[in-house]
Amino acid sequence: MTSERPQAAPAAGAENEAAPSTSGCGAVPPTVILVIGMAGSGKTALMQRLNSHLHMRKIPGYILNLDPAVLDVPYGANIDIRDTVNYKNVMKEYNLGPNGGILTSLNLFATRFDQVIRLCEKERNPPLQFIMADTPGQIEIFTWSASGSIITQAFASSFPTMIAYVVDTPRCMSPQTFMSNMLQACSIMYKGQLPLLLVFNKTDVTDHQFALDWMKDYENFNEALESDSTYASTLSRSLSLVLEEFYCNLRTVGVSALTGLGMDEFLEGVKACGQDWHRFYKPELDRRQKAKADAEAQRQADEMSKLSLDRQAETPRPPSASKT
Ligand SMILES: Nc1nc2c(ncn2[C@@H]2O[C@H](COP(=O)(O)OP(=O)(O)OP(=O)(O)O)[C@@H](O)[C@H]2O)c(=O)[nH]1
Repeated sequence: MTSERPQAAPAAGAENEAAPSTSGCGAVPPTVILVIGMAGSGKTALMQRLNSHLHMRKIPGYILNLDPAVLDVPYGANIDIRDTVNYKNVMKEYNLGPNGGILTSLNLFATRFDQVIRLCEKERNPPLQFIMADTPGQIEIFTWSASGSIITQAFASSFPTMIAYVVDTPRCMSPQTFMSNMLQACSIMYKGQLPLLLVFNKTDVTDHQFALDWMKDYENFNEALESDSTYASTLSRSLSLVLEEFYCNLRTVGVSALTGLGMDEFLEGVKACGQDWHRFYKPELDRRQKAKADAEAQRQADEMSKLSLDRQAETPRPPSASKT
């Protein structure tokens, strides 16, 4: 049984007290933020910062930890996968390594995700505005697994849902690392079929303007690659052209999970992605669900007509007039 913890309280050092969370009625559904990013990009730190930022602004939020292997969750998660599945026991029981353990734990949790959705849908006063989910650092375990898809689709069919793809900005100063991150973000957006906000984190160390310039102007990125004549660099140049279309429709924001810089802009970006979900993604989702329901209705009708033909074939015919 998936259990709920009390309303998340900000971790030590957070700015203000918690917003109340008693039962009530909410008309506007909360926006789900799936926080995804490479290991060490600052997902957990961002969740912690968001938690304290929402408490400071008295904005009701709800937090999920979907990383079964994390040792310490510095924010107060309302739902924690570790309360349902013990990752170390899963490793022992199924004789798995660390990644297999995380994947199997997530699979086990996904089978009960309807309970999580019901807890998120519970009416509260004031109503929730945001639901935030922290995902495993091994990015592909969430983005390319069946359980990751089940969880994403469960959210996306119940709430406006978006992906916050967290990037380690200082590490992206290397054009090759930048390109790897952009490809990852692009593939996640197309796989998830959801609006994506590119979150340049750690801007207290490095301002993300250089990355915006690279995205805006191909020549700029080309210049950064000039000193590199390897095959990977030639490939990065070509990919940069291919990604132009992706860049121009992409929402971006620069933040620092450490200092809290850019948090209001982050929430603005999340809201804009929520509107994109209503405008572009929800109609497509409805279309896919209708196509699935129509296909199922057609399958049942075909089965019924096959059954009735079989019955007709089996029904004994009245004896025909006796032959002479
Ligand atoms: N300077 C600076 N450091 C940060 C910021 N955000 C995170 N860090 C540091 O980056 C490191 C990784 O942060 P985490 O939040 O653990 O990153 P993560 O993506 O959750 O890592 P995994 O759980 O391994 O996937 C930690 O040492 C953080 O203190 C930031 O905005 N500025």
